[in-house]
Amino acid sequence: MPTVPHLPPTKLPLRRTLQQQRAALPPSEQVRLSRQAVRHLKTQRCFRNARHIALYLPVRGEADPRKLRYQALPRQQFYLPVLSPFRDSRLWFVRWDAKTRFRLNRFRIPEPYPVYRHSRPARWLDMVVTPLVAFDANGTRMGMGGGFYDRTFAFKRTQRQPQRPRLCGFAYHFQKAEHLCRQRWDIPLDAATSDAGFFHLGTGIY
Ligand SMILES: Nc1nc2c(c(=O)[nH]1)N(C=O)[C@@H](CNc1ccc(C(=O)N[C@@H](CCC(=O)O)C(=O)O)cc1)CN2
Ligand SMILES: Nc1ncnc2c1ncn2[C@@H]1O[C@H](COP(=O)(O)OP(=O)(O)OP(=O)(O)O)[C@@H](O)[C@H]1O
Repeated sequence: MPTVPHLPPTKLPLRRTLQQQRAALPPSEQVRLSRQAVRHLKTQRCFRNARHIALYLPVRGEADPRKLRYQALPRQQFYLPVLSPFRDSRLWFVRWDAKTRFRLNRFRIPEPYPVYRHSRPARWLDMVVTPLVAFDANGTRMGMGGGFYDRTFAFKRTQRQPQRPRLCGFAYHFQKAEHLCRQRWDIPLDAATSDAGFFHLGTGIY
């Protein structure tokens, strides 16, 4: 499928178009393309070296990173985002293992019960595999429009290299845009994985 050729004048049409395109993918294509993206990411050194890794549970046709957990290395631990109960549009990250119990959040996305002793501060994760609607080669990320990932990882702005956690977008390759306008609150991705491969973005050192 072709990449997005031009950025429309505002973010909204591009967000809606790509969300619709994503949701319209036949389930067999979602599975096939997601499996390819998983294959590209799991062989990367930055992924194999990561111990504490956040994934997400896909909704409405999002690329599916769940197989990364089922094919994990023995020392790797996985986490899922949970909307902060303080309604401050930030994410908490809660351990995801065989015992995790789920509930639906206000966006109807399943999330683990926020058990405090199973949660890990965002800055102590090694890698965060992020959902996205569009991304570009500079690492600019467009999400669902809640600003959750940008607020949660705003601390990365003041870090020196090497940065932790690595933010790695996970998507279908048709979600790669030519150029997205970066807004002042946007926290760039360090990398992205799609069915077409793994891409180092920005200036991250791997
Ligand atoms: N699978 C998944 N989990 C995720 C995210 C995500 O993008 N995908 N998030 C990424 O941040 C967070 C949740 N953020 C979200 C923000 C907006 C909408 C959403 O559906 N927005 C509606 C309109 C919102 C409304 O109902 O008022 C829309 O886009 O139509 C969903 C999730 C945490 N978990
Ligand atoms: N660090 C921040 N502090 C305050 N407001 C922020 C911050 N980051 C983002 N926002 C606000 O969040 C809103 C949504 O931002 P944006 O459209 O970039 O979200 P998104 O990255 O697409 O969403 P998500 O991360 O939830 O998938 C913007 O109106 C922005 O003002």
